[in-house]
Amino acid sequence: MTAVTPTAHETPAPTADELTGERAHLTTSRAALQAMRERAEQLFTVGDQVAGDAYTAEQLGRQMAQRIKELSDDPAVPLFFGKLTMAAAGGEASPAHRPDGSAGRAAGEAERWHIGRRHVSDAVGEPLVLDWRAPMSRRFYQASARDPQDVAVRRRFGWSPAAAGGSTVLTSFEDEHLDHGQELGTGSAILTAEIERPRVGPMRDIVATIQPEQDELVRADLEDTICVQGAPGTGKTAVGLHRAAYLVYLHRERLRRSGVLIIGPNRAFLHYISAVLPALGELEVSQATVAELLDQLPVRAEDGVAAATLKHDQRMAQVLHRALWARIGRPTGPITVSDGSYRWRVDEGVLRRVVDEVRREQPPYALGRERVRARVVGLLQRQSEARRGDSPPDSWLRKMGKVKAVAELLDHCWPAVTPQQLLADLYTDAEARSRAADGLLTPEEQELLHWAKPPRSLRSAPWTAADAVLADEVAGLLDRPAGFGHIVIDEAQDLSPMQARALARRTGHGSLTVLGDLAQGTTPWAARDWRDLLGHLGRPDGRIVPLSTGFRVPAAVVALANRLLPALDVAVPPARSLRRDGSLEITESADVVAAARTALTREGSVGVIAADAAVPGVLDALRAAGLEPSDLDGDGRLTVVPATMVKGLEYDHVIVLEPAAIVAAEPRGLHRLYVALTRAVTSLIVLHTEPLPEPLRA
Ligand SMILES: Nc1ncnc2c1ncn2[C@@H]1O[C@H](COP(=O)(O)OP(=O)(O)OP(=O)(O)O)[C@@H](O)[C@H]1O
Repeated sequence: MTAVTPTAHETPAPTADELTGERAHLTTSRAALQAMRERAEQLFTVGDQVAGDAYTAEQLGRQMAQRIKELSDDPAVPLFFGKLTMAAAGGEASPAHRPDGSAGRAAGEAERWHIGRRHVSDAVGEPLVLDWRAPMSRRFYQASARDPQDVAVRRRFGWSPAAAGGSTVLTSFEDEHLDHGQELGTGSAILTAEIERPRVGPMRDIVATIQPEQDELVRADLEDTICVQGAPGTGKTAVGLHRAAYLVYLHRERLRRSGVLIIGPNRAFLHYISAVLPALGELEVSQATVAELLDQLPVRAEDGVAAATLKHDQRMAQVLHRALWARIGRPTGPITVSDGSYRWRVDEGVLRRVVDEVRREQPPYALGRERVRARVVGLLQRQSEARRGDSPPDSWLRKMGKVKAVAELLDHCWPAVTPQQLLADLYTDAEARSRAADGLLTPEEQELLHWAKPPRSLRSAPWTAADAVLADEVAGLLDRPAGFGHIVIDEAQDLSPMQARALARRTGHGSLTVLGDLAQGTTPWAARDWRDLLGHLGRPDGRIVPLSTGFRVPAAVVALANRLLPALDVAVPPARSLRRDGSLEITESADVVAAARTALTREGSVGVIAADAAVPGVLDALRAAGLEPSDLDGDGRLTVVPATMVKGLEYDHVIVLEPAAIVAAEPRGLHRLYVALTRAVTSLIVLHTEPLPEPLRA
């Protein structure tokens, strides 16, 4: 049993009694949480019996089941991690508290608040643990000696890691007497221990140790779009996930309706972060890659770099817009319609005015078609009313909307089209292409879009990933997609303008959290300027905020990676690490087996990062040596990761194989190497037999 005490000031030392009191509070809180869960379960049973119709019963059932899940107590996760003792009204805070540690207090006694991952209250509704997102909890993260915000003492709790299936034990605490000018900041032993804790398994939440500059971003208003530029390991992903949890807590009903979406670079990354929000009690946030979101067509081919780069270029938005609206034709004569009793006629000039008018209104294309239909039927309706003296029934209106003459008029003037059809026409019909691209794309660029062989069907066409982005743009011109209340975009520097537009379309009136690092941009269209990307995302005025303190990569490793920065051609400040520990080794050797063996003798995860083409060989070598590397979705201790998949991930011990091969594999290979070198939490071993890339030679 240890109680960690800051030494800088004369402050009362924590006593064993205090630790006992805190443990008692833990026991009380656990029991209260259990009671809350039992109450929810009872309501669930009762709700089942009283819900009126099947729909209400299902809705209610879903919400109750969700609530019960939210109230589950994982003994491996500390129920609280901090405590605020407020300055007593009109006097000093008293370090003593009731033996049961409860928040209730006698007159003149200071208020005390335990802060945890979720709210826990006793049978009469008195809070025993405050949710970290509650307004009061903000002070836990923001109070400082300079601005104590009425906090006398901030206490952080230390917990022993839980053994498999066991529970974590409250072992220590660390106090900062803000009222005595004492503040530990990043010198906190508990913070340091948390940051240095080995990383086996998926990403963890950071609620216990969110730093003030991160907290500002986590608690930004729902209306605020923020763009976080941060070096590797500065906590961008963590900030994004915690902001999602915070916003859902504060605007639950609103965001339940519109939804919150997290966008990540690939499935392996989404798997890696998938446990964070559930650990924070949030189970209803969707996670997807951009490709998963844009699923208008079956991808079955790959573009060359030049074609892909062109298709991701923002000019394509105009090309597609033109191609679509060029399909609109002018009426070439009157229409005559019979309803069985009478014949009605609408003149060409009137039809032209209808089409021109709708066109000027610029509705989504599909809506425009329906608008023309409705207005033509309206003209017929007025004639019918004039002749019959009363309104025709709805069935008559529906029938008139579908009669041959009206359908033919629409097919000529405002033809229906699918995204696939529009793209296929653009790719096969040189004339249509040049009409749409004239003045926007050079003849050579237009040729890049050409399909040498017309496909037999739209389904079997050689669609590429970039075509899926373009098809989504067309779908967005046809109809507006439903918007999310908030979207968190991780690794946003890699988005193309066209992908950004696809996300902007799904933002509706909602806001964005844009996270990234220009130095880690590896796509041919990677952003070089956040303001430009924010423009494509439809939020040109989004606030750009830097994060500068690194929590992952040890200082020696950061120093190595920073040597690449001047060659990366982006204006970002060099990373600064909080971590003085850790090691870096650069060895002329190709013996990955020996390096992996040594790394496995240490605590934590081991990641071997190699150029994609080298991965099968590395896997074979490790398996032949009796080691058991797992694939990216596995949670084993040793993982072999292709360099193109490692973005956003981290391992305690990283072995980077042959940097020159990683650089040579792609046009932005140096950026990729920068990503690979910044994945290590504790140690980085660089193995090479070829000369190191120029900036690393020293
Ligand atoms: N305040 C914090 N307390 C403890 N750990 C933290 C804190 N902030 C970040 N970390 C840890 O640092 C590591 C890096 O965080 P994260 O992955 O969010 O960084 P990132 O900026 O997204 O990195 P990258 O650019 O490499 O993707 C994670 O293990 C995260 O849990």
